[in-house]
Amino acid sequence: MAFFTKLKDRLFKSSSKIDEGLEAIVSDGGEPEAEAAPSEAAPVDAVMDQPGVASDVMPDRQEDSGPMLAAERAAEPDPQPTPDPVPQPEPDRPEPTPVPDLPEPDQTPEPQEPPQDPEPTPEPDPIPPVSDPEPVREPEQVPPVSDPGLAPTPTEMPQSGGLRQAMTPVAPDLAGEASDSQQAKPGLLGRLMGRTAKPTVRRTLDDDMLEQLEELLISADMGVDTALRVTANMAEGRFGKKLSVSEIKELLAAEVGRIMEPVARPLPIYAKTPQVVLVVGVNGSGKTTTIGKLASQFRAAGKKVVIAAGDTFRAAAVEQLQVWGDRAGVPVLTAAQGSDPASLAFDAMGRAQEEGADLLLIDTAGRLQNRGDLMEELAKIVRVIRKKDETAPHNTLLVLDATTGQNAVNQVKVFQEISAVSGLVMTKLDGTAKGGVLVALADRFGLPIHAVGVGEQIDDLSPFDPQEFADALVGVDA
Ligand SMILES: Nc1nc2c(ncn2[C@@H]2O[C@H](COP(=O)(O)OP(=O)(O)OP(=O)(O)O)[C@@H](O)[C@H]2O)c(=O)[nH]1
Repeated sequence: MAFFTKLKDRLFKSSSKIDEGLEAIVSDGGEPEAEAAPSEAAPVDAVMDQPGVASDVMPDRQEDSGPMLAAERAAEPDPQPTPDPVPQPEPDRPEPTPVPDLPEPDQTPEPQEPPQDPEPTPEPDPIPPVSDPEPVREPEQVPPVSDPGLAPTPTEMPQSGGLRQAMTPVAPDLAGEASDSQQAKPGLLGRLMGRTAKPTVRRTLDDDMLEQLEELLISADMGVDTALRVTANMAEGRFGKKLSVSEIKELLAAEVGRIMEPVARPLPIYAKTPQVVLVVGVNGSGKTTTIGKLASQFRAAGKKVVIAAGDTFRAAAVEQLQVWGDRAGVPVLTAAQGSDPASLAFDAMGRAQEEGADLLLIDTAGRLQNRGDLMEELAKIVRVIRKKDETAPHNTLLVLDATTGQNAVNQVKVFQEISAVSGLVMTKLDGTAKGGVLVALADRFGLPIHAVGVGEQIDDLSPFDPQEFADALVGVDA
């Protein structure tokens, strides 16, 4: 299954939250409008051109928000002063496979009236639920993602069953309708063939609606500042206009994609070897798993990798890393529990140099409870590896668990204080992950997101595709 199909599938809980929220917001105060076309969604641009809708009625709060914010963002200092990683050649990045034509909720025809309703009253149809040396070739970082176990089962496609259920009992009505020329309601066949106008619920974008949208995005973990910025940009030029759920989704996905686009950057690979990658993050965030996945992918791409199990504090962490090293076919250097991780890092650096390794991945402890100790430990690791290569570490990857929601924001702040974080890996973007926090992180820190973890298997790590992520988060059909 293509990665982002998987992500979309796994972000379902998160996106359905936004889906449901938008549906409720638009229903609350929205009105059904008959449309000539059977499809619900009008292009967003069309909304802008609706006659009789003033485009200059934005309240003060909306003025200049978009351009100004964009300029502010552009003026923000680069979070990674040195070295500027050389972007990887794009051709080596695997193209995300298009989402297959699964019956998406919004694409499935609406059920018709149940048969129990002998009175074909003219009610409207139900509202649809809606600085370094030259770069070297980038390795094949992502092996094909193929986990048949993750494929949606037919039971995950309730809309199909719903359609069948709706159509079967509707049949007896056919005779009734044909014989009743008094019916104001259009005939069944006409409705089935989509010739009849289907009401689309639209709501006028006003302060109340904006506030509800802000609250929805905050509840989806985007954080207050980002939620306000996103809704302000969405509303720019559209205040007072009527919007449907589909139109709002498109606007939201576009805005999220715009924020995420600059941070979607693969891990830079340098010509100078060994490239030292220091991996930091709180316990349980997924450091060990991510190191195993990275090692496996780099090795599969023909790179020679060495791992240093630098979390000497926990024996279990070392054992776990050895298991991942075995899976990836990569040597793991360990030291006795409680020994100095800097000493291990120094030895590992020596071995990586002697063996001509391309990459040295160094695991570290994540005990944030004692920030001073951790800061000193990380500083010492950096000091000693610089005795062998003064440009090391070349990357400091912060691994964040996306399920921690807004807590991830605090973790970035703390780790930026105690180490020179150069990029992020977001793990656990599956299950109950609240992907909205990625938007907050990108908006606030601008750190590159090098990869995302979407499962516990060795292949469940992929490059970050901003627009596909935005669509998956918001629930826009591919
Ligand atoms: N669902 C899911 N689980 C993940 C992902 N990445 C890691 N995990 C799980 O998260 C748990 C913690 O992962 P670890 O790799 O041990 O985290 P750590 O940061 O090394 O934690 P310590 O070893 O305690 O320092 C494990 O059960 C992993 O299987 C992911 O992308 N998705």
